[in-house]
Amino acid sequence: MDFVKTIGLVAHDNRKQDLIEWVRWNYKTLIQHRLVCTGTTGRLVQQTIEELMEPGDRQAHPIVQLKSGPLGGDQQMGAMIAEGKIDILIFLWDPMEPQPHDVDVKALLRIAVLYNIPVANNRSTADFIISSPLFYQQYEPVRKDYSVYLRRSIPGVDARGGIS
Ligand SMILES: O=C(CO)COP(=O)(O)O
Repeated sequence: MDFVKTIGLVAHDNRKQDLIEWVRWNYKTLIQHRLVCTGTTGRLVQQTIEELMEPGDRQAHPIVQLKSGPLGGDQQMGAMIAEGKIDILIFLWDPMEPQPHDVDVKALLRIAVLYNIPVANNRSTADFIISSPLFYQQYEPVRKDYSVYLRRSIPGVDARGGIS
């Protein structure tokens, strides 16, 4: 990942206040990076940044707003991670309430681990990530080699990939 990071921001309704406070606290840093958010989170993050903008501040990149989480936004975020388009994920999910799209939440968390991107699920981890020296330099997460998995034998499929 480059000096300018692409940061995914997502929060469930009971955690949106937490995320917005974190954005307020870190807004001078965040406006220098690319932000990709699920729908409602993105709208609130955009409003917060607009409120805080002072003369001379410049938002380097427009915020990308995906669909709302339950309407496919978590899946869009996961797809972007799989495509290498998200460097860091801040996802404040609600540990106290089930969500209608719990399977999508689980899929997003899984794909973030699979691609070994830094993930924060609470504010203190988000604080650690944004204050890490690694945040301010180029960094390439080590990706596991899945070639053995891709070459696995499948019943009914021959070694050259033909269906027998
Ligand atoms: O549901 C979410 C994450 O699972 C967040 O979606 P919104 O940002 O659209 O509220």
